[in-house]
Amino acid sequence: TACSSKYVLSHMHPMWQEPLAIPGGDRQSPIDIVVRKSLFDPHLKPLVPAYDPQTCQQIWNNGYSFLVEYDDTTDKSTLKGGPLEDQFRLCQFHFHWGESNAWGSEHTVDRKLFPAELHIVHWNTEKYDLFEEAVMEENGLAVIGVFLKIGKRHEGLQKLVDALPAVRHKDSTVDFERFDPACLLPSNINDYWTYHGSLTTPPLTEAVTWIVMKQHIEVSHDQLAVFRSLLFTSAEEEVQKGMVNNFRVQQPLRGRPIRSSFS
Ligand SMILES: Cc1cc(=S)c(O)co1
Ligand SMILES: [Zn+2]
Repeated sequence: TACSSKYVLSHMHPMWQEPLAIPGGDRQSPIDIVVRKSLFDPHLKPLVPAYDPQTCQQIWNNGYSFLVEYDDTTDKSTLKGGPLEDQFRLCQFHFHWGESNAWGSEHTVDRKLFPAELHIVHWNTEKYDLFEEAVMEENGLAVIGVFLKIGKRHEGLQKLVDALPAVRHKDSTVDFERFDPACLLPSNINDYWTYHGSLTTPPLTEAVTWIVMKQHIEVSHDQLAVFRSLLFTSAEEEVQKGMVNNFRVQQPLRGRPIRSSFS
């Protein structure tokens, strides 16, 4: 699918070297969300995710994370509302996680780290024709971030966990159907923080309206352990490297406002 276009994600490799300077560079992600500095915005609307599970296509290990990819050639799975002016189309979701439960998330809340973070990626189909275009433009992408905590087993996630051994190595894909990303959203999606930032992986373009959920979801220790059984390396490489700590270091806020949808 367009959103998994190899050019955007293909040159990523584990622990990629951070470029020295990013063009602009004052709207980078991830960041620490300082709650008392966020500003309640009463004009923020409820978020309206409308996903059709039939658009689910495959899982791809791209050597940095695993992406669950959706057919984004129609408007069957969309996101609108919240801070968004336009309608966005679902293209993929993926996670970032640590080697231990003590860290792994990209964003933090008052410096609190979570063991993992879900990113659901959408692109602006009112302004752009292709994901590749949107990823280079200021209001091109909308990413929902959801923190994961270790607790009870997440029944909806298990279908995905069971498919992961099939994509153990970099560049492997496996068909994956009828998965509704809405099952990974917390029960309350009306409470979120939103700010303008970037992709947290190359090309690190400052194209993202971030929507970070206040409420986390719970997954079991064993479910997260399967994430850690994936590999950064392809089957051909002699030295296999475990896919862990695939998060970016935090970036300066540079005076950006962080709005909250709740007071
Ligand atoms: C498009 C995209 C967004 C994020 S946040 C990521 O990690 C990879 O690709
Ligand atoms: Zn991400």
